[in-house]
Amino acid sequence: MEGLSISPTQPEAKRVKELQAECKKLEKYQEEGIAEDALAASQSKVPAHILTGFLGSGKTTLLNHILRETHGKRFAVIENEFGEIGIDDKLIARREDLGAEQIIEMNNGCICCTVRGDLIQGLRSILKKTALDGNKLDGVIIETTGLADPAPVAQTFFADDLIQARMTLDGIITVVDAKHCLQHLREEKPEGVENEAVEQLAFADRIIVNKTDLVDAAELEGLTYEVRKINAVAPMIYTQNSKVAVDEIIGIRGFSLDRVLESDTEFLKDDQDHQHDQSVSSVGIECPGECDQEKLNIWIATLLRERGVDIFRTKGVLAVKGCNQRFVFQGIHMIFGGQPQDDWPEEEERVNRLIFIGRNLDREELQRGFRSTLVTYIGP
Ligand SMILES: Nc1nc2c(ncn2[C@@H]2O[C@H](COP(=O)(O)OP(=O)(O)OP(=O)(O)O)[C@@H](O)[C@H]2O)c(=O)[nH]1
Repeated sequence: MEGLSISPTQPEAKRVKELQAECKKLEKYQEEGIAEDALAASQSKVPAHILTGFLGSGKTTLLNHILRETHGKRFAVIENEFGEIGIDDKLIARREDLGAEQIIEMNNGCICCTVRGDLIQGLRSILKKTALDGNKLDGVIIETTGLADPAPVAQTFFADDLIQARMTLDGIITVVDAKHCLQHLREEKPEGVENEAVEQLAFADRIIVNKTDLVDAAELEGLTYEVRKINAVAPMIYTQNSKVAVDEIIGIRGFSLDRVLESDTEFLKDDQDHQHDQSVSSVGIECPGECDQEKLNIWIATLLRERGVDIFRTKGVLAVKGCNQRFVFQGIHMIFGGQPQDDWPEEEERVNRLIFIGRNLDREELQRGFRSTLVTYIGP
């Protein structure tokens, strides 16, 4: 009788290695506080959706649209805002009014670079919380800043063991402001600095051309032509107020690592040098008191008429005299408007929060100008 071989066959050895690796992973997750049975219950990967697009293009509008249209689904949201003061958390639909399950705000930098570690921690904590509370999460939506390069954000899903094991990047959805997109695509950037608007389009799995109400057919055609030069494959959807059928952007399995690697062989390298355009900065104003609506209108209209080329984005939540609601102000270059939103909570002090993002911003001038609209100025 032939002697029995005790060495495993090649496929067996491979399987043993896989099982060992899986055991190691489980041990690691256990160390991190994730119970094994809870992990087993959440075997299917959580889809992640990256919403990107230049400042003011309509990302938050899209996020709110998704949250409202998919009422009943459980989404966690990671919100990353550029600027000294966060405003968007006040503008996102909260759970009680059909909104998100968990909202994590990251306002100390851009998740594509300075707070990328926070993004990883944020995703990990969402996974842990979901595994521990035993409820299925339908997805994670990440809204990037308008100045983000989406590539490093996407790379996060391949750079961390736990995230890679438990999440899948469903797609990068890029929102385009039909009125202002071309001017940002054409901007000359300093040496070594990427044009974010171009990158956001290049990496898109879906392109939402929003604000079609602000342009005519010829402008739209010209824009489509330019967009197609940067990204020839992603389906383009034309919208107003980011109203898109949600199944065209969620659950699309649009992200293909192979396709990205074909055009960007460095994509998975962790040491990629990423630089923001340092000439673009933000000025935040935060001060108590109430504004006079007429003075506010005159000041902002004059400011944006004269400086709106350089002031890319303005947004604020303001306390207007005689108005019990928070007054939400939005500006994109020279187009601006405002309206009362929800009531100021009684226990909350009425503090005006306003943010400007753009080039050559004069902090003193902006602060002085805003203070001149206050009925009574309380503060420094
Ligand atoms: N005219 C017009 N305005 C729109 C449309 N979609 C959104 N807006 C407005 O544009 C402004 C900016 O929209 P947001 O959704 O906040 O844009 P965003 O991309 O999240 O902005 P940032 O986070 O600052 O980059 C808001 O006042 C919206 O109401 C549209 O289709 N047409």
